[in-house]
Amino acid sequence: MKIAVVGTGYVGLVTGTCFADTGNDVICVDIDAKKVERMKNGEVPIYEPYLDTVFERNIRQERLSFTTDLKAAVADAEIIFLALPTPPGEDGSADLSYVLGVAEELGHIITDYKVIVDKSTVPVGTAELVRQAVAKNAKVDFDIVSNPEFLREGFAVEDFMKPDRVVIGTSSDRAAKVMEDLYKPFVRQGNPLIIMDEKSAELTKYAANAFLATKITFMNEIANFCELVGADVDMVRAGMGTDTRIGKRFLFPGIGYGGSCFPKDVQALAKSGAENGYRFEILESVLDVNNRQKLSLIRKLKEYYNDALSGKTFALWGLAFKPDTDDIREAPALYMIEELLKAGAKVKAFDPEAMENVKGIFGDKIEYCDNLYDSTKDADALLIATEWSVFRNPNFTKLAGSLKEKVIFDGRNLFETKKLKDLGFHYESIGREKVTK
Ligand SMILES: NC(=O)c1ccc[n+]([C@@H]2O[C@H](COP(=O)([O-])OP(=O)(O)OC[C@H]3O[C@@H](n4cnc5c(N)ncnc54)[C@H](O)[C@@H]3O)[C@@H](O)[C@H]2O)c1
Ligand SMILES: O=c1ccn([C@@H]2O[C@H](COP(=O)(O)OP(=O)(O)O[C@H]3O[C@H](CO)[C@@H](O)[C@H](O)[C@H]3O)[C@@H](O)[C@H]2O)c(=O)[nH]1
Repeated sequence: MKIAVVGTGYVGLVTGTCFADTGNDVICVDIDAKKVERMKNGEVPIYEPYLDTVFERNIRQERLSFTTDLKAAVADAEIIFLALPTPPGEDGSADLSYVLGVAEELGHIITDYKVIVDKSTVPVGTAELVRQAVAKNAKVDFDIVSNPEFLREGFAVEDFMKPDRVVIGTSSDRAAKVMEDLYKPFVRQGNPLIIMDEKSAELTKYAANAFLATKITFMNEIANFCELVGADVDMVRAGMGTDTRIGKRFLFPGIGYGGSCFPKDVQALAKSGAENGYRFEILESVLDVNNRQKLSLIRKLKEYYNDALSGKTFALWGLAFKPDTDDIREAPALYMIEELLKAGAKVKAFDPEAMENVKGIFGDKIEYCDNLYDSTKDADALLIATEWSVFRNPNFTKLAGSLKEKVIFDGRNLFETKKLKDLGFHYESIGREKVTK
């Protein structure tokens, strides 16, 4: 099949590359000329495990190409994917200007039947708005499909290649057949391709993300309560997660969920509810609790130092919102840095992939270190914000030797409390015993 993908971010680039890898001819379009130039030169512009191998293979075999020219890209395409940003507007609702802007352009330039697929996360009713935007100028037939994407950053290629399910929202049998053919190689392991109406497909995406964000937030509250009553959240998690109705995944407490999806999608669903006369009280609480949780480690730090953070230096391990990505959108670490700087502290940061992106925000207000122990050298304490594998088994002797004092505040529960007690550290984590020296 011939496919055009508009928008080559985390979703568009992975979508285009993976469709090329199942034999389709894919052309990816982006308005960012520099990014397109880099991709034409064989460079993957984001960090996503395994993407480079699949990307390189499909460029070499001439199934994957890049352009800034939307008209040329869609000319031969049977299917056009929209993988455009839907960032939060000022009031928290999803900003549809990118999606509707391109839809309007498509109306002007399509010259034969196209299946136009919305892969961006959009509120209920957007498929109809996209249909109207294309129809304004289109002189040919087209169908609109809502095909929300469920990939996680850090596992994007794996999630795309082996999805738990594929959701297709369309009222057109013709478009449904095209989408079924396209996705056949991806659902061959028996995972379902579920066809439904456009609105249900759009809401499925928000419902899934809001549910997962709620699950995490619930565990963060249980963790906070564990700290008050002396229970251990890791034990509670293990005890709960073995109930198959609850499940083991997404029960890890921490310093709040971040990323480009959960924060904006929970907000957008709450807003969409309000616009339709429904108050999502549960989501309002999730938003409040998560905002507080992002600074839980800083509150512990302030308590330990009696609010006197001014003039202190803190090492910070992890800047990305989660491991295995360079994405820092809504990363808890950014909120922590802001608080530390506000309190007059210095920050020495290390992250395996995300430091360049953070430089774009904080510039030289913080120090960027080449490795784990450069960041802890002469720091008063270590803070951990992301669970990169490389942080899990550090050389504790080296760590103790480089820090001014053996103090760790861990937002991701990376270490066993008993081990840190035996090593003589002051160690605070989330929902577990506070280890004091
Ligand atoms: N990031 C994820 O893990 C993820 C997962 C599932 C769904 N989603 C959803 O997918 C959508 C895209 O997210 P993303 O993270 O890939 O975004 P992104 O910001 O990484 O990428 C968007 C791309 O679109 C390009 N673009 C903007 N306007 C354009 C235009 N007019 N023409 C062509 N290209 C244009 C940008 O230059 C950028 O390269 C969002 O709705 C998001 O909520 C994201
Ligand atoms: O048990 C957990 C699991 C996750 N998180 C946090 O939750 C956030 C999101 O993590 P994750 O879901 O792994 O990453 P994303 O790449 O943001 O993926 C989510 O958002 C995407 C965009 O919509 C969806 O496609 C995915 O299905 C959905 O998992 C991160 O800050 C994690 O640290 C926790 O705190 N505890």
